[in-house]
Amino acid sequence: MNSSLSIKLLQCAKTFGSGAPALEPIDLEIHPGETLVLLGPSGCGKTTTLRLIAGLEFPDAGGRVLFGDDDVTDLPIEKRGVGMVFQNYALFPNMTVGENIAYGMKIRKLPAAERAARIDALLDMVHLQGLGHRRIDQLSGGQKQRVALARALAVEPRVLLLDEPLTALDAKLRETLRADLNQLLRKLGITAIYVTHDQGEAMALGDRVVVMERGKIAQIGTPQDIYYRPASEFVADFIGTMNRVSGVTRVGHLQIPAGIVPLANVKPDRQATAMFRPEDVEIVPLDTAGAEIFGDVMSTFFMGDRTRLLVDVGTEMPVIVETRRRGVWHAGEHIGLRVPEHAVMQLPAQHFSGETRS
Ligand SMILES: Nc1ncnc2c1ncn2[C@@H]1O[C@H](COP(=O)(O)OP(=O)(O)OP(=O)(O)O)[C@@H](O)[C@H]1O
Repeated sequence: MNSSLSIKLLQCAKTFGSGAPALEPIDLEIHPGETLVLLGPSGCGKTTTLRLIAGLEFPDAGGRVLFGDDDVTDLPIEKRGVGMVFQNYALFPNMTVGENIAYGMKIRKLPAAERAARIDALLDMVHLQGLGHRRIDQLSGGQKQRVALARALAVEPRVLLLDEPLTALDAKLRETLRADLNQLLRKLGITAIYVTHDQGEAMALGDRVVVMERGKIAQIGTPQDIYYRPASEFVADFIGTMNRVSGVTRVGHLQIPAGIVPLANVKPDRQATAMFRPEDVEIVPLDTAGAEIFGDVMSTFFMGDRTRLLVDVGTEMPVIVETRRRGVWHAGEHIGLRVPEHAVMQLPAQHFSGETRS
């Protein structure tokens, strides 16, 4: 595989027709060999960003796209050396698996022997050994996506672009393919950009994740950064489930109607909101000193590997608790909770609407 490439978008905006810009001017650097995931709700500009990198769209005047030191802003897709994988496979249905994979190599006039050798290696790589002669319509969805991946890699692209490649597959298959893809991307060390609206996929595959919101970058960071240190309410809400409880600050904690939540470095006697993840809330016996919040179970959902509880703690919204303990809890039961200090977040004040005042 080619040595890895860095990609830069400099002040890249995109406006379609006379409407509002689909993408505000963004700066984005993708490091050589990393998998960067573009994540966000429908219409936030993920695909547009990917298409700007591919050369399927061109930025508004002033925007520039760099591949390494090369300015590729005006180059069309076929001159950029990119491989693409789409949600709907985009395979040639009347050709065999092998012919599909060979297509780009044929256009590049690679000798037949080399093509055949490379097809075999690629089929191995995507775990489709021996299926080179199958017709596309004789394949499952997962197998089709493996062919699409092999076809994209066949021409040894400098960068791999993937647009929701797993979205059309059922949950189980998606997980298998996600694991294989993860392994493959690490092994190849190719620079890859991956678009998805699925946060689980983003977390699992991305070295870094870009969360997008209405044509802008809301946050860039490692999956851990995004999950544990969301930069805004939007990011906190989009990734996973977040509890919010409001109350009055005391030294070292937040006083809420049914107890306290640890909150370091706050000035006392102010209204504030603390946030924490459901899986960080501990259920503790009522009769020990450990309980810091007291609440009434409103409902429980057994989810197999964990149980989710909605607990009324006297705040506007119930607290959501997720536990892997094997207990059984009942609606109406009075329970004790505790949130460890390290799990409690406060958003940076400038991003925070409403609750925090100084
Ligand atoms: N060719 C086009 N002409 C006009 N508007 C477009 C075009 N392509 C995208 N848009 C608009 O630009 C905005 C961003 O679209 P984009 O496809 O990048 O979003 P997305 O985040 O990939 O969404 P999705 O997950 O639904 O694919 C949307 O409002 C969309 O309607």
